[in-house]
Amino acid sequence: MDYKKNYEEWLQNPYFDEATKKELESIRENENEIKERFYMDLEFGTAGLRGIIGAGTNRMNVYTVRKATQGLANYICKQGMEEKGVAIAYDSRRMSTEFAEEAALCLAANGIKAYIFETLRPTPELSFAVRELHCAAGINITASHNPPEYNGYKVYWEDGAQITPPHDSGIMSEVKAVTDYSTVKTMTVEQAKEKGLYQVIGTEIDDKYMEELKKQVIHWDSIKEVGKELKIVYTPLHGTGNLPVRRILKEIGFEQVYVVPQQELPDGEFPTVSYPNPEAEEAFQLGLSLAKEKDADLVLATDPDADRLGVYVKDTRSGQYIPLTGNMSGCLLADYEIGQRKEKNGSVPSDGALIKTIVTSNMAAAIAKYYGVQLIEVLTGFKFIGQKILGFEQSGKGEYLFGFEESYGCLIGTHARDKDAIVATMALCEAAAYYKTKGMTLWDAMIELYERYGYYKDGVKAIGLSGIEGLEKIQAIMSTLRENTPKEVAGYKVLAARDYKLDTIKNLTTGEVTATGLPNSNVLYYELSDQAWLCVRPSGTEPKIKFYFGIVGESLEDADKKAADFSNAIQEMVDQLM
Ligand SMILES: O=P([O-])(O)O[C@H]1O[C@H](COP(=O)(O)O)[C@@H](O)[C@H](O)[C@H]1O
Ligand SMILES: [Mg+2]
Repeated sequence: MDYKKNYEEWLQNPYFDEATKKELESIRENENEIKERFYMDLEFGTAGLRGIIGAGTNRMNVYTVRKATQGLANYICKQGMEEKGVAIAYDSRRMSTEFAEEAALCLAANGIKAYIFETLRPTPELSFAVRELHCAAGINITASHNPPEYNGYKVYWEDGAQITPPHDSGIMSEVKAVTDYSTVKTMTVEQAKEKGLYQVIGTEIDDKYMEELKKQVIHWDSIKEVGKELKIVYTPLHGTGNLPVRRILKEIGFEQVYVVPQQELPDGEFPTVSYPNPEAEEAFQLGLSLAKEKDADLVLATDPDADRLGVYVKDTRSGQYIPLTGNMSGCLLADYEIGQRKEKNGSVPSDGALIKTIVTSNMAAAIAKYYGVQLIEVLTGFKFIGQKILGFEQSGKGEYLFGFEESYGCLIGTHARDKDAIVATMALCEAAAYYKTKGMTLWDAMIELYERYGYYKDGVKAIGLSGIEGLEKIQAIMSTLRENTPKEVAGYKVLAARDYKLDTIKNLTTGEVTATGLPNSNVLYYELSDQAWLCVRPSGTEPKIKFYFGIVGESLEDADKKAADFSNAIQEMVDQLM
């Protein structure tokens, strides 16, 4: 794209407003900034559009939001689904309400009814609402846990999952086809309301969503027994989790829930953290100090759109709070959900499935084997787990038991088709109550998992590389690795190298090449000796390259050491590649 030409076009075209033009005038002398903003259109990644807020084609602003919505509207109309409407939610970020309103008005102007939440709601509730309201699609204005300068646009299809093939490419090409911003349709709220194409969704969906969550409780008895005693510290990190998390915990019987006061209210500036991500240690600082004050059993944090849940658990022996990675909490919940359902019903469905992404812990495979259920692996992105649930429904074969990702995302039940931190909070507190009745903490339960399944330790190192330069660097690293398969990684022998882009798995001992069985994606994966592995891929939501790895130790200490050594080796590898 000719970035200079685009820049001038935005300045000259009467369609763009004065504030936009003023912002663009202010960067006239900054060639690089003009390039960053106009060298491309914002593109769909792992979870829809995500970008920095500002004027430009490669930025999140009312124009790019309208363009995306016009493309979506065109696609819906071509599918003949315009009668079904679209559900819209938004989080606490800068511009979230404005973008949601713009999306609603664009849909309405295209004759598609917009159901828009009255105030902010979590991602999983939007996913639930799409199916509940029988919509054609859904939109959530959120950039999840990204820093405050970002916003984003998650798109859902009628099954309540984020878009996957064929709808994703179909929608993307419709969005691309909107080349003239001024052809995008819109109308006023009054006009839209008058035509019956703008409906505000209130608490009725909240109530139904809460009822669905409660159906997932297995051990009401345990909550009844110890729910009053369990002390839970919770932070919504200034996002959408506050009300639904408090409500579900209260309604099922947990009475001692302490919300971190400084982080309770929605605030798109996220003033107490630089990065509102439960994966970051910083996100737990205030929660941990409140936990010490209250002597809490658990410290929980949800990300701003409340689809990720981070956890610290108290180890009563050492008195320390121990962080659980997304892999650990995911395995704890997978084992609890499948194990306790089996206990309760006497068996698990023979076609039951535990689903994880390729970068998620292999402990999941051991859990699936133990319970005699199938393990399904998908590419990164919870949308691919959602896609499997739809597949089970359509084929009548297979039953969803549990799905999770390493990045703190899981789903219990099928009420939503995206990761759900509200139901995860509920289930984790329930599991804590259950283990408490057995005289155990969640950490004790985790130790039991290690003893039963093996000492799996997994980690991820994400290297931030922003802007055009960063993107080029990321591509160069991927090419270098693609062209030079390492023989050894972190002292482990490379047994096989998978290239998901080329759809190949090469056995390095025999030279045999087989297919991956998954759609093409820019991902490299090394199967290593001693059950270790390394996977490298560019993030599809942030300007980062991610190195995921896993090892299996002989004991917890051994696993910790092996994981630390592996992490150091990755750092050396990164230093060499840079
Ligand atoms: O950001 P969220 O919470 O919406 O989460 C999104 O991004 C995560 C990281 O993706 P990537 O590694 O490509 O950045 C994905 O695992 C997740 O499925 C997706 O919904
Ligand atoms: Mg999120």
